[in-house]
Amino acid sequence: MPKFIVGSRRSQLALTQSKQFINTLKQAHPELDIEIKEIVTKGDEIVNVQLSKVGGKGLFVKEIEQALFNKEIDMAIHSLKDVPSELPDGLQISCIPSREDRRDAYIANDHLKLKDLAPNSVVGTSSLRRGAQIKSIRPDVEIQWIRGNIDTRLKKLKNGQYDAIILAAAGLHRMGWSEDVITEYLEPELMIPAIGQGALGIETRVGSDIEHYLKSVHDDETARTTTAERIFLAQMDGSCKVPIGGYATINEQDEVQFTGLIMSEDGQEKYMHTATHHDAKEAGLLVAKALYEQGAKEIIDRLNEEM
Ligand SMILES: NCc1[nH]cc(CCC(=O)O)c1CC(=O)O
Repeated sequence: MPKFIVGSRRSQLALTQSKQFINTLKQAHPELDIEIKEIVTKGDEIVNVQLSKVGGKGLFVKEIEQALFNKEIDMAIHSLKDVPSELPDGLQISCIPSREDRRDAYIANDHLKLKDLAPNSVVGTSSLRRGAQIKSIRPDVEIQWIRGNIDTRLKKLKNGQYDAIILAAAGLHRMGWSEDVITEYLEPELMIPAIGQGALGIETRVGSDIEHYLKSVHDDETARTTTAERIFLAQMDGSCKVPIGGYATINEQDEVQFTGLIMSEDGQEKYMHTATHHDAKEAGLLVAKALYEQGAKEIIDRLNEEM
């Protein structure tokens, strides 16, 4: 029996999505023997500081990539949005399975809609992207950072530390939370999701035997849309200090339609552009170019200097 070891972060969400992915892979290849090895990353250890202030790329992946290099594991299952746009030599994303819901989910006490929140209400998020977009929709509410796993965040909401929080719908769905916990799904017209949100990325050593088995669970549409999103991220920044989002879909002509967004932290300045191209990379590059021409680089430089 071919045997492979999978590396996963130890968080509930990471382990749950790793197990779900392995089940899918085993449906296609029942002959596989797969074991999970839990790996603690720097991002898991730092729980009391705002991640955007820690800086550095790949806080949730570095230790896992080291385990790939050391051959302690054969593949790593990541949330694609935690994976830096550029990978170290010798490693690659060899499979992108089909994407879960990529929208952000807004959850409020008493199910108060975003437009109905009282002024000065406290919205919890540790994402600069979510914070900036909320401030541009509701400049009168306060953003406070929040950390912890999904259950912890929901508990902090329930006990009144926050009036509302925002989480990735994908995480809630994967963890089996019912729809009724969500007050509103924030459509991309209102809130551009994170690059790669809702998608997984399976990272392997280049040339690994596992690649052959991963082909059956690869999803071309998700691969194309996340390619546009990640090229855009690579062009613009990727430092985690800039509110950045991106949203690609495949249109009826089988082209990639991509919208990229850069904002100032206070939500006052906004650079957004949409481009369409049959080649996913081109779609991402076109938007990056347009945002540079609009002047988005100024925000990026300013935010990177500040910290
Ligand atoms: N930043 C942490 C992270 N990485 C992936 C997800 C959710 C699942 C996904 O986007 O695939 C989350 C939690 C969240 O943003 O609420």
